[in-house]
Amino acid sequence: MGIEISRLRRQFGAFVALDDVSLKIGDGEFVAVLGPSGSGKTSLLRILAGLDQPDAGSVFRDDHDLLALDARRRGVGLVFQHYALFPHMTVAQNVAFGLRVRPWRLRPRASAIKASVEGLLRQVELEGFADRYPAQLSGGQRQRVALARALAIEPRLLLLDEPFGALDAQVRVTLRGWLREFHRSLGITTLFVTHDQDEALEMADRVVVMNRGRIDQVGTPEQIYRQPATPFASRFIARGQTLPAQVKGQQLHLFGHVWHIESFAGDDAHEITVHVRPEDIVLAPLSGDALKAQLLNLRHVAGTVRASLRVESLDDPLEAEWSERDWARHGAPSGDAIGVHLQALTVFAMDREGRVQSRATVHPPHAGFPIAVGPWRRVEA
Ligand SMILES: Nc1ncnc2c1ncn2[C@@H]1O[C@H](COP(=O)(O)OP(=O)(O)OP(=O)(O)O)[C@@H](O)[C@H]1O
Repeated sequence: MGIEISRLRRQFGAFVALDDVSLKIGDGEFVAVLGPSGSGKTSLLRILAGLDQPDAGSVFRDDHDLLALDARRRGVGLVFQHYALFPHMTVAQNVAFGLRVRPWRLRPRASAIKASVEGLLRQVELEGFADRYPAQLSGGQRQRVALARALAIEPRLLLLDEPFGALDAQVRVTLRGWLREFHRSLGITTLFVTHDQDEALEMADRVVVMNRGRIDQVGTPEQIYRQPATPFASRFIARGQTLPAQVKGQQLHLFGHVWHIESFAGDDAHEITVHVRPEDIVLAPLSGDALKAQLLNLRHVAGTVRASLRVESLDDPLEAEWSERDWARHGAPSGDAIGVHLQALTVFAMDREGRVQSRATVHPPHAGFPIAVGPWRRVEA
């Protein structure tokens, strides 16, 4: 049971905003839809909310056709980044709105509406704010009122479109934890749209990665981070960076060395892409087996050290990330040459249409780079 989205397509003129999108959402699940601007996230939400209709495809909830229902009868609560509160209404009036506009037969009594609003304001921790107007609230408080307003109709599905998008970084982080706890206690099926990787990975049970109207990958935050299914997912989620590698048969050519890769189906590939993540570029003594890099730009950010590295034969610098502890142990002043090892690489083989045919995450058999030519241990495919 839950929501089953099948083969949704939405086109605006010649532009395809949603292309064959299929997704199952379990009851009570918290799913984040993550993708860059224009990837189709809002288009998907609008269709689920009943604000738009797809050109093709279906959405079923517990075997009922959701698309056949009028927006007001879908039991959907909406919170948008710019879904402003009614400025001329108090907080209590805003929260009560969804109940007050119900047809009279379905409308609760005034006393029940009052009790419900009080309960909701308690839940979103805004007791005592009932008589204020939106202009008298902070951005974070306004979004909590918007959430209370969405919850007032007791939705079966909560759709949140960048709800914290307009808030400053610190408030965002606080509200993330708060919303997660809130979801845990209420268990409402929730779809949360964001273009912020941290937000999606930190909050969601599962993450849907969208790219140009298509779903590239669906998985737990850990799965998507560890095993990105496409070069896009790797770049967007795991900050994967392209290395100038080539694969011929079972041999991978990288930085002037030739490596053997086992069981990688890249023979017929139109294109091979090899990625490395910043944290897989580890510091090493500047000796024979390390890759030599020039330190261009060093930043200390919240307990981590980030650096741009100039590596011979690469046009763009590589971004690396270490802990302060590792940096203190191995560090060198900016401008110096340092040694690094590449601990893990993800190799993608693509066909002519850009579809991934084969993927492997490979680790050199020991930390050293480059190592003696030999088989790399393939840990997953
Ligand atoms: N009514 C419309 N008419 C024409 N094009 C549209 C319409 N609505 C959306 N689009 C286009 O469809 C694409 C997807 O838009 P959508 O709003 O779903 O993206 P998004 O992933 O939510 O982006 P953002 O993070 O910027 O909100 C965009 O290129 C957008 O310009």
